[in-house]
Amino acid sequence: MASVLSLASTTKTFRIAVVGVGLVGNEFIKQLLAFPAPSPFRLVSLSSSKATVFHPDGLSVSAASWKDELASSGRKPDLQVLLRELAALVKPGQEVVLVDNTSSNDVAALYPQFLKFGVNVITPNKKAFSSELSLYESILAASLESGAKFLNEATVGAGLPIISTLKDLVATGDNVLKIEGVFSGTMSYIFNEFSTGKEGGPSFSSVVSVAREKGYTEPHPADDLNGADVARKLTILSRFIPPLRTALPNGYQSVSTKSLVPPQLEGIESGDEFIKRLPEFDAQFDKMRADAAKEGKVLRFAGVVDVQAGIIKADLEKYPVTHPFATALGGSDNIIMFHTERYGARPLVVQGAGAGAAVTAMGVMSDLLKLV
Ligand SMILES: NC(=O)C1=CN([C@@H]2O[C@H](COP(=O)(O)OP(=O)(O)OC[C@H]3O[C@@H](n4cnc5c(N)ncnc54)[C@H](OP(=O)(O)O)[C@@H]3O)[C@@H](O)[C@H]2O)C=CC1
Ligand SMILES: N[C@@H](CC=O)C(=O)O
Ligand code: NA
Repeated sequence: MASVLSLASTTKTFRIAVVGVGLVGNEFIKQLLAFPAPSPFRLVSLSSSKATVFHPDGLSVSAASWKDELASSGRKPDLQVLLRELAALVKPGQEVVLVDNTSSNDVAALYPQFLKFGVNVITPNKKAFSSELSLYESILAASLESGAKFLNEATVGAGLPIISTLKDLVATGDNVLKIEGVFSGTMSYIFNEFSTGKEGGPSFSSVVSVAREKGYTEPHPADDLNGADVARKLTILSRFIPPLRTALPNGYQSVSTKSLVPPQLEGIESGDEFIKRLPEFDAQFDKMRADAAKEGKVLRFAGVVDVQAGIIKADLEKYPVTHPFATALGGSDNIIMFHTERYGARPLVVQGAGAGAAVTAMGVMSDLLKLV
């Protein structure tokens, strides 16, 4: 394996702190610990929302033992303490990396601090890059000041090469005209199952429940159904496109977004309660499906960043049953089309699973390898 051979020749070590050990975090740790020897990686810290462990030289844990080690630690997580511990490890020949596998705003708000102290940040967490422009600008400035990097491939399309493709297009001088596609694994799964061009089919609430069981949804499924997850992804992409870098001062909240959350369910804090109440609204989704089917169409939740028209929006649309969004997608597939000057009439297309623990952790792990 070429990549492993070239890593074997690196003289640097990479000290890694993982914050968030849920679905993606758990899978990331598995992939990290399975990395072939001689591994340049040392896992120095693990944190859940309840406990943390840290050892500057690397934890003595295996794939089978890390959960017990964390559970029995007795030490409460503290992000400021972690910041100081990691900053102290930054030295020549030794890179330090924070891997944030949470969806926490609190962790995201500290990226500028970590970066300022030379700690690289790798994450699938969309919050920091899709909220207020001021936070994003602080991240850019801190990274520039210290040279520490932030890599966020898994924030859009999970492991699919969406951000790296966009960065390469922009860096090589292509003009991005429009990006459009299905950006949500959850929404893709829901509508691939729910709306097939026929009037009947499974209930909306039942397919949402399955999407959650499969690990596609955000910790709270309303964050997918209200369109915010797609709006966040469109914000992240827009900020990599020079003419749109500052176009969304309030981040995802500045994106025109269609919410599928029934008003009566807005503000329900528990994801379980939300899922329990969703069947009350199945009839209205049945009607939307039947209306589309009568026109020979399917429902798909799509996103668009139209650079020329200045339109950034996330909406539920109807597509003919012959459209690629109807015929080419299955499971949690994302499909993202880059229309650029160089690609002319035939867009550059990336397609594949856009959610799920294994493919998301792969996106995080591949960012780590890019850093190496
Ligand atoms: N699942 C997917 O397909 C994809 C997920 N992502 C992103 O990956 C991230 C993780 O998603 P996922 O693993 O599915 O979510 P989970 O809810 O399974 O895991 C998130 C974990 O973060 C922990 N956590 C929250 N706040 C803190 C904190 N301050 N310190 C330490 N741990 C904390 C939570 O702990 P506790 O449960 O104790 O609160 C939870 O275990 C999210 O940002 C999501 O948007 C991106 C692409 C795809
Ligand atoms: N909930 C998200 C997970 C990946 O970002 C999705 O469904 O796409
Ligand atoms: Na990606």
